[in-house]
Amino acid sequence: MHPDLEEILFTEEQLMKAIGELGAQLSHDYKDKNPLFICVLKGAVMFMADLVKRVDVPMEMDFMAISSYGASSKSSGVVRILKDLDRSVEGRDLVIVEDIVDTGLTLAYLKENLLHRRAASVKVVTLFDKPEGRKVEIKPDYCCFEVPNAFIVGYGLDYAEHYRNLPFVGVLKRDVYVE
Ligand SMILES: O=P(O)(O)OC[C@H]1O[C@H](OP(=O)(O)OP(=O)(O)O)[C@H](O)[C@@H]1O
Ligand SMILES: Nc1nc2[nH]cnc2c(=O)[nH]1
Repeated sequence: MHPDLEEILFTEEQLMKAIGELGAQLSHDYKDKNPLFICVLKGAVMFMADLVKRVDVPMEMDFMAISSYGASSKSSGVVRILKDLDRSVEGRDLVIVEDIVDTGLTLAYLKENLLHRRAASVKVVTLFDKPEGRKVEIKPDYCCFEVPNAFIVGYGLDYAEHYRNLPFVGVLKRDVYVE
């Protein structure tokens, strides 16, 4: 285990099992729809890569990078698009792929933004949901794991850009970060 971690919450095996089940569910739900999977960089990059390999219906991928202002571990809700999608989403069935929903502010902004572009449908897939952190009422359509109100890192999730490369997910020790 990494010395900066309090505990490991999910091993690589647990993550892969849940992602496999989600891939099967999405393959069923999006049969004949040619969905566009939108990865929200950077945190969701590992999840996106493993998930799409387990989706066995025709689909496409695109990527968005957004940042909420503020350098701390808390989302501010003021969102800025750093990299936009390559193509129009008008009439498309969209699947937003997120690593974590906490306050819900990022997702609320993103959903609204994509619906404005006249997508046919917008659903949200998240690896982790932290319902206790919610500031706006928003519920992911698909979620692998609910997590407690602690700061987690690994498998794409960072603190100050570190720990994204860990193949498992754990709780960061309180003395390692500032809120
Ligand atoms: O529900 P919220 O409180 O808005 O938080 C969730 C967002 O925070 C994280 O992104 P972050 O801004 O840390 O960027 P990153 O994905 O590049 O790490 C995460 O990837 C979500 O997009
Ligand atoms: N890395 C990381 N980013 C987050 N963004 C919102 N909550 C979290 C969390 O627990 N960990």
